[in-house]
Amino acid sequence: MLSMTRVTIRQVAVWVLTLLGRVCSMKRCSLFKIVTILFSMGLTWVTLLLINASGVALGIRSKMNSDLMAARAARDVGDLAANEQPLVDDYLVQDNPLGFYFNEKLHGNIPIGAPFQAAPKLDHQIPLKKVLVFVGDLGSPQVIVLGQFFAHQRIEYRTTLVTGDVPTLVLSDLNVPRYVLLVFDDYASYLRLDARRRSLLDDYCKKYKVGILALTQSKRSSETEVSVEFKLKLQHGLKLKKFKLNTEVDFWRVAKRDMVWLEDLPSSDWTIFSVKHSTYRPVAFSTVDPTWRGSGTNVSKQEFGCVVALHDRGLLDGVERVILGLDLSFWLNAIIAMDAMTYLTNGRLGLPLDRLLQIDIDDMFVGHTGIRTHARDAEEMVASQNRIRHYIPNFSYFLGFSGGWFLAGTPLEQSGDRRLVELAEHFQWFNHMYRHEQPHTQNGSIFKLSLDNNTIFAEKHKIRVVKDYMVTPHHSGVYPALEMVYDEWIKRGVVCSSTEEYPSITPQWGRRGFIHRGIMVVPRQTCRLYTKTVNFEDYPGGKEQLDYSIRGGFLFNLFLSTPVMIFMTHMSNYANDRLAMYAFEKVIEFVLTWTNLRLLSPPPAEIARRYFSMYPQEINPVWTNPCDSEKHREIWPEEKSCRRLPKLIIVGPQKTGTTALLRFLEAHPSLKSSKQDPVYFEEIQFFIGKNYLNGLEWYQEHFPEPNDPRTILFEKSANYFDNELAPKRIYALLPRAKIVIIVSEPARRAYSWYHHMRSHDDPVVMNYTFFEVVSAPETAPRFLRDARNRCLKPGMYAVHLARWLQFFPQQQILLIDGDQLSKDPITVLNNLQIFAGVQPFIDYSGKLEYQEEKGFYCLTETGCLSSNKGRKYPPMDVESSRYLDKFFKDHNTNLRTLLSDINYPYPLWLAQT
Ligand SMILES: Nc1ncnc2c1ncn2[C@@H]1O[C@H](COP(=O)(O)OS(=O)(=O)O)[C@@H](OP(=O)(O)O)[C@H]1O
Repeated sequence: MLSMTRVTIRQVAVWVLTLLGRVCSMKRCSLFKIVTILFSMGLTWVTLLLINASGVALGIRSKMNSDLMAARAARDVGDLAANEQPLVDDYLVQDNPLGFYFNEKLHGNIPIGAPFQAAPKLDHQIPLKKVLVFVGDLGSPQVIVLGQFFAHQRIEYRTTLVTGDVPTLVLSDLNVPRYVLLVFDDYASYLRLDARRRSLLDDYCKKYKVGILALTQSKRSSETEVSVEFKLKLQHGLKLKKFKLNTEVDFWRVAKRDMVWLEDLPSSDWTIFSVKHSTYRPVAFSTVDPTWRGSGTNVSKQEFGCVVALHDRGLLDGVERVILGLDLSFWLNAIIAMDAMTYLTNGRLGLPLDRLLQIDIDDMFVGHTGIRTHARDAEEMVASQNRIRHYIPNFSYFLGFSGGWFLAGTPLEQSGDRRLVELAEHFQWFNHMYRHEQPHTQNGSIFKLSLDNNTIFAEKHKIRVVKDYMVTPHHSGVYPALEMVYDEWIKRGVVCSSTEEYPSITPQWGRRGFIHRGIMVVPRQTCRLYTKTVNFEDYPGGKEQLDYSIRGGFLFNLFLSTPVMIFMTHMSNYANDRLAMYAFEKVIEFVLTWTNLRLLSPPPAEIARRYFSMYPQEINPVWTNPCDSEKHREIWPEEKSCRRLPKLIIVGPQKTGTTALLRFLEAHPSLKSSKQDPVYFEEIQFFIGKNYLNGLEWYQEHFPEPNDPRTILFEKSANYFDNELAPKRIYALLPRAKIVIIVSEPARRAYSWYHHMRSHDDPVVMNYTFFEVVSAPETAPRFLRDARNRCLKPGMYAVHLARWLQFFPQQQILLIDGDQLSKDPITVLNNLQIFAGVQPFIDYSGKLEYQEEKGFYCLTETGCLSSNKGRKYPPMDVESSRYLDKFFKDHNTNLRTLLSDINYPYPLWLAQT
């Protein structure tokens, strides 16, 4: 058993030591705490055995993307920080990549392609991206289309200006390529690259077997472009009809290779290619529209005589390229692009062919008299389902019912309700709320009663309800997550749900899933049919637009690019003109006619499990602020407000005077710190580790309700500073928070940490001298290297500060000189008040006085900090001091560079080193 688990006794011993050490280093180490830790480790150990033995962790460790691991390894200095997370947390704390989809930030409304905030220059802070997209203009609609295309498929990408510097392509230390594909939004811009940049890119492509996918844009002054070097002619600005694929091309996967599209093609901006070399082979053909009087009509009109997509096999220069004669707005091009991407990356993007489909019909029986289903509609739903089963054998509509509205409509609609219930066994049913109540307007017992009533209704009408899937009206309580909903769902055996609200409803392509307290929440899609969209004329643009959506437009593209689709529709969409039945039947037929995609309809829990095994990086939620979104505020309980959230966070690092700063700020009448936590004392440590998984309500409960508009809530958790996830998570929840960082001379900080650990009898530092800890080589035992890392890593200030600057604008970050905080706290506190806009301003000279005996400033009213802050210990030995001077030299230089770059004054100790 033990060998199966891959966890050795030695690892466990190290782990025990590490955990004890870590907790002691966090806060006071009490006997009670040690007992608690040993007990919880016992539990964790059992969990670990289970996880390892059964593969419950969705095979996540084994699936963990090797690129990501390599990137992580590369961005840490040697082994430093390699052991940041306890083993069992491995899969829980993986970086959530939402930021990548939202253009480096977590904000859904920043358009893709918009330049992200001036990023610091430190290479190892930039996460691995998979596709590098060269664009002419970051704000062009073309870039949006490309961005959506990648975002839907969870392909990490980075956009960069084709005219700018070529970004770093290879992770320096490990020789790991960052990108598996280069994309150009306009092939002409690639042809026009200067020799230096072109050879840089071509060399990269050749060395790492990376291909190029290029689109074309025809809105240019010259209609014909000739590349002598590539023996290639491009003719732009054409209108085409008909489209067919080259059956001889061997990379067709999504596309049906023998497809022939006989209709007109949209756009008059097509490009066609003429080639004079065997290195090329056509990918798709078309015919120039003879009626076209536009710019390029002097080309052959011959049936399928024009090449509209080209594969350059790289015989000339070793670089493989696929070039499309337009952008991705034409759905056939999008299919070709998908197949080309798989081909050009040797499948490294891992795009699946399966599409998992569930169609929910929310609000069965709910209100809306006049637009509800009649008996004939109910029968037609069964017929529609049967027609879909022809393509997807297990398919059923999923009906979310609110029994409290049964028979609420007109007599005809009442007969519809009765017929639905008679036909109940044909469908799948899931619990909504009895009277369609929104949980955020209820208390726990009413919420429970509503679910009970719905269950009683179902039993009475012999409706079999799936137990493991539930959705609430308006997604209330699912996201933003209300613990009351999760509490009740867990009790009832719900294991999955779906929402369109995470992290926000728009953009649709940005919706993601998360797991909260074991409940898997999968993103939902809308097919643009809502409660009031009941007749064709209600659809924006009418039936013509709906048909366009099905035949290659919005709806088709969703199927093309979204491997897991849970659609939201409503009862009224199946009555009246029965738009939903029409739309789904047609789109399914269209998809299966033109693609090799496989449509499947497994049960909801299976869909959810497959979703998270496909996207394990989404397992952990990234909590956002309900009050930052109008939609979320509507489904967030009034009394919870968002006032109980901090506006100021002291993020550390440890041993720089964070406690002194906390205590001094608490002496201000307008500044209220978080409440004491029984485990973490004055630190909540929410944004790192497991506390984060307790959810937003848990965090809010740690703050007092502010009673004065001038009150500023704040918290300090000194371990945030050097944690990789903290800046992103804090930014997601508190994008306007003021961040306070204290930097003191890093060797002094390290020495203070060592003595702090000794005072807590940490078993590692008790057995090793300071020098032995800081200079532990890579060959040293793991526990010693861990101690070394925890001692030194927070002092690599530039690395961490750069990460904070990736998220927070500089004006929101205050850097305090730790030495100044010790020697002249009054000035520091006065400055901090101005920085945080504290009202009223209080001159701290009346609140603090220097205590000779302590050797530090203390509060006049309550006295000095406890004896474990400002300890007396012998001066650092010369050997360690020399060693650390050398060790931190480059880090301090990096800090100087970073601070100069952002025009920030150096702390005195830095200026003097
Ligand atoms: N006014 C005042 N009183 C006491 N101590 C002061 C004060 N100002 C700064 N310091 C320095 O704070 C160091 C402890 O840092 P932290 O509070 O950040 O430590 S911890 O991370 O919370 O454990 C502590 O480190 P040691 O001297 O090693 O104990 C002090 O140097």
